[in-house]
Amino acid sequence: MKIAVLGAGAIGCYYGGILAKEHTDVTFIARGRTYERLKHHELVVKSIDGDFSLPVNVIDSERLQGHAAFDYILLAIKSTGIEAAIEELKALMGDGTKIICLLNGIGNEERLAEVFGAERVIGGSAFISIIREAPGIVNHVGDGKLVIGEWQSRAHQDVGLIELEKRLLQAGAAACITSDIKRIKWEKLLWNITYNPLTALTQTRVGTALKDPDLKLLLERVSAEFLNLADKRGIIIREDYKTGLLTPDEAIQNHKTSMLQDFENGQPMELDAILGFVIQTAKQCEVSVPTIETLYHLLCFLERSH
Ligand SMILES: NC(=O)C1=CN([C@@H]2O[C@H](COP(=O)(O)OP(=O)(O)OC[C@H]3O[C@@H](n4cnc5c(N)ncnc54)[C@H](OP(=O)(O)O)[C@@H]3O)[C@@H](O)[C@H]2O)C=CC1
Ligand SMILES: CC(C)(CO)C(=O)C(=O)O
Repeated sequence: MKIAVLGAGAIGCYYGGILAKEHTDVTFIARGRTYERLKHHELVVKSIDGDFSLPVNVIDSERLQGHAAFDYILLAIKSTGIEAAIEELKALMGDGTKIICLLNGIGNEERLAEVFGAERVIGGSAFISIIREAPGIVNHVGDGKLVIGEWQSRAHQDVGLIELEKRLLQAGAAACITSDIKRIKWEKLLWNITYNPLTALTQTRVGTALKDPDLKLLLERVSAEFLNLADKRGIIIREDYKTGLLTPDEAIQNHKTSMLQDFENGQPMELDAILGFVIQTAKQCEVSVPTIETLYHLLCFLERSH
C-alpha cells in the first residue's frame, strides 16, 4: 500500500509517522522549511503513547512530476488552503488513487468530490489533539479516534480502507471505518463551532471559557443554534455526544483550540469551513443562527486587522 501525505503538519506528520513506523510505504509532500527539515532530519513524533523518530520519504510540493501512483493521499492541510492543494492533488492522482480528507469543518469533501468525483473521496474526522512544535516535530497530546468513511457509498466497498484501518490499529492509533461519515462530520463540527470561534475571539482555553458565566452562556447559545439547524436538516447528533459537549475532561479543558492557535501564529483561521458553512446552510433552511453570525463577523474583522 502506497500512501502520500499532503500537508506535513500536526495531523499529517502524526498519522503518516505512525504508518511509516509500522513499515507502510509513506511519502510526505511538504514545502518550505518542513520539506528541508524532513529531507535532512528524522521526523519526530512526541506522543502520550511513547515518542519515536525516523527518517521519511519526502517530496517537494513545488516539484510534483513523474511520481508513482499512490493508493491513498492523506490530505492534512488547513481548509483555507484547499484550492491550492487541489492543483497539487491533480499532479499526484493516479487511476485508482483516493483522497482521505482529514480536515475539520464541512465543505472540503464536497469540493474534492466536485473536482475528482465522489468515488475518489474518503471523508474523515480526527477527534485527536496534536500540536506542531516546529517543522517536522509534532506532539500528540490528546487521544481520540480517527473516523473515516467512503463519501459516496455506505457499503464498505473499499477493501484498501479496511487494510488501512488495520495498519493504523496495529500502529496504536485509534481508528475506525464508518458508513455514516457525513453525520460524523456534523458531530465533529458541533465541537468545533461551539469552542473554536469563542476561544479564538476571547483568547481563552476551553476550561476558562466554560468557567466564565458570560462565555458559558454564549457556548450554550452557539451549540443550541447548531443543534437546531442539524435537527432541521435531519442530522442526528447522538445524545451522549451532546451531553458530553459542555462537560469535557481535564485534558480538553486545558486545550487551546486550533482556531486560537492559528490566530496566535498569524495563520488564517478556518472560518468558512467551520462557521461559513453553517451560516449558508442556515440561510437555505431559513433557520436563524444569530450568535454564530455575530461570531463569524467579529472573527472576519479580527483576521483582517491582525
Ligand atoms: N492538530 C489537531 O489536533 C487537529 C487538526 N484537525 C484538522 O486537520 C487539518 C490539519 O490541521 P493541522 O495538522 O493541525 O495543521 P498544520 O498547520 O499543523 O499543518 C498543515 C500543513 O499543511 C501544509 N500545507 C498547507 N498547504 C499546503 C500545500 N498546498 N502543499 C503542501 N503543504 C501544504 C502546511 O505547510 P506550511 O507550514 O508551509 O504552511 C502545514 O505543514 C485542519 O483542518 C485541522 O482543523 C483536526 C483534528 C485535530
Ligand atoms: C479539539 C481538536 C484538537 C480535535 O480533537 C480540534 O478539532 C480543534 O482544536 O480544532
